[in-house]
Amino acid sequence: MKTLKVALLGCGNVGSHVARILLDDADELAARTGARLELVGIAVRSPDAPRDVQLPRGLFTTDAEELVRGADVVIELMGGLEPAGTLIRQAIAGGAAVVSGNKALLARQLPELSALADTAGLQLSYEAAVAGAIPILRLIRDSLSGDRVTKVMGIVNGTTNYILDAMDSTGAQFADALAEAQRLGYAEADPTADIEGLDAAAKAAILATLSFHTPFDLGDVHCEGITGVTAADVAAARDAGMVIKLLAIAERVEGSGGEEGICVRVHPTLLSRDHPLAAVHGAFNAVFIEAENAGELMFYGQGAGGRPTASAILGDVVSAARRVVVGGRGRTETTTGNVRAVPIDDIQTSYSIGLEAKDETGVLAAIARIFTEHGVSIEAMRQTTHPADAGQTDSATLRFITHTGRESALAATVEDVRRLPVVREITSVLRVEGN
Ligand SMILES: NC(=O)c1ccc[n+]([C@@H]2O[C@H](COP(=O)([O-])OP(=O)(O)OC[C@H]3O[C@@H](n4cnc5c(N)ncnc54)[C@H](O)[C@@H]3O)[C@@H](O)[C@H]2O)c1
Ligand SMILES: N[C@@H](CCO)C(=O)O
Ligand code: NA
Repeated sequence: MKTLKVALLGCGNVGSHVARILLDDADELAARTGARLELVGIAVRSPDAPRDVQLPRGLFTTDAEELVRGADVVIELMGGLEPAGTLIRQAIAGGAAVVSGNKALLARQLPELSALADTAGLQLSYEAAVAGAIPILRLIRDSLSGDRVTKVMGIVNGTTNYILDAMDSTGAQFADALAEAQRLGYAEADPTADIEGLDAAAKAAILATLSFHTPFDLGDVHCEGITGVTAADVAAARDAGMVIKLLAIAERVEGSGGEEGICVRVHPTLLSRDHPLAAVHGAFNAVFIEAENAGELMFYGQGAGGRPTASAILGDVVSAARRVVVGGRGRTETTTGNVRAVPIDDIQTSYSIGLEAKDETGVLAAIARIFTEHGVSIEAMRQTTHPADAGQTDSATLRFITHTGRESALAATVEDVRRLPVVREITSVLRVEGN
């Protein structure tokens, strides 16, 4: 049986499990691949660093470039833009198939790296980069290649779902829930990428690129994270029978000139507790897809963590290695759709607006007038009145849910309501999906 040389770059949360599986399941992987997958080395910063997974010391090296030379398959699990990007280019130049989970890099350089791999006839695979263990990219690229996707909507960041779920179910504090997500290996090396929505935005760009056959990068994604979501927002959502989730959404929309485009966005979103995505707890991910002929599809599974992510990596490794065994070119990406990215201002959505106002005659009328001026229709309104604090008149907490309207009109409504002298503070503005 043929032997293929596999080089692993990085041995952290994911890489350590990939190495363990390559070593422990070598015979089974060989049977499935038709070749033995020999782990020839693991590039790390510190070979002697303590690791949860015990691996032979002799496999470790600090010379990643040397390791890449001569490899048949290179698995990049270092993360970050550099040296990961350069090493992937060197791997392709050296004739290796590449498997990576590095969404931060791919969301910026996917078209260029795909073109390099295509030109060389090599496979570049990155199933682990989006929704961890869920085989979502394979599904979009292969199973839906004869259909037309109209919308993709999902929970694609485990860390933020873990935090929002803990705040909702146990009343946990944001910082404590984040620390636990880091301890469990869900968070990025710098968790800012998770909580500011950038990790989900990178995944949204990759999902949009494959779903709409057009290159989208991070700069095309409207991105809001969860750092502004307060315990009060979570409690108010709960009172209203709703839940807050960080959603990544890419959909076909009509642009301001009437032409079709794609809006890609990530933001905290209010969902009814009856919505299937509301039942996605902990670090789990789920992705909804709407396609013209298939209709609605939904996929659920572990989106983060070393072992689940390693499963997606190994799937890509076996698939790439099989192609090396049977021969033939790597898969070519189709990026021929050529639809443009449209700004979030052009989407149709609905808002939930929370505010504190004076509790006096005419307040509601003044607010309703502004909604009318912008052509925004109110679907529901709820008022809670608080007794006067020392030195303050009575105040009222108001929460409006609008009917669907154009984002630009909804945002302008919020700004004009904010300027009303009777409005003390806009406490939250959240988009609502699926109502
Ligand atoms: N952890 C997850 O749940 C998860 C899920 C999907 C995708 N990913 C992606 O997989 C990749 C790895 O994630 P992780 O959680 O295992 O990260 P990690 O920080 O735990 O591990 C990174 C490893 O790379 C090594 N490394 C980094 N820079 C290096 C350099 N310059 N030279 C040599 N070694 C270097 C580190 O020593 C470490 O062993 C990232 O791109 C991440 O976004 C992670
Ligand atoms: N930090 C990412 C890892 C999986 O890509 C998350 O929390 O989802
Ligand atoms: Na995946």
